[in-house]
Amino acid sequence: MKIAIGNDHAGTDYKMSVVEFLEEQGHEVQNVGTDLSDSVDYPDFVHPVAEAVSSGQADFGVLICGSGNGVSMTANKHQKIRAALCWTAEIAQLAREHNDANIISIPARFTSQPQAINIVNTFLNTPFEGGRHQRRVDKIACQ
Ligand SMILES: O=C(CO)[C@H](O)[C@H](O)[C@H](O)COP(=O)(O)O
Repeated sequence: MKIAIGNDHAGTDYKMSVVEFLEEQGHEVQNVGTDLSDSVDYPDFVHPVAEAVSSGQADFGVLICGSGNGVSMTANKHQKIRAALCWTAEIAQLAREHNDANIISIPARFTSQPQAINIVNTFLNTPFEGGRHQRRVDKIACQ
């Protein structure tokens, strides 16, 4: 799959580990940065990921910052985006099964790197259940 990934300075180290894992798994990764530890503004690295997923250029997005909140809030401003803040693998599983989330937001300052990789892996390998959940997802979008 094609995965777009972005992060702010609080998530750089985690991003590097996640990119390495994803490429080992055979995914095509679009890394929009930041790759540095210098302080940056997270929206600058969220919009390109959300645009890639919204346009269909990427299948899923991964966003990493300190709390996961800012990147999630920013991504969800985009059409067709359902970004889920996930700090455990179970929450990531439910975000896919019940919400058909297409972007996952990881709180780097509240998870370990192995946890973050497991959370992302669970997210990418869990299908949407559809059924009653599709009816609810269809109601999320407001004009
Ligand atoms: O969600 C966030 C912003 O709402 C993230 O936690 C940022 O990584 C965090 O705010 C960065 O904080 P810093 O003190 O500038 O490192």
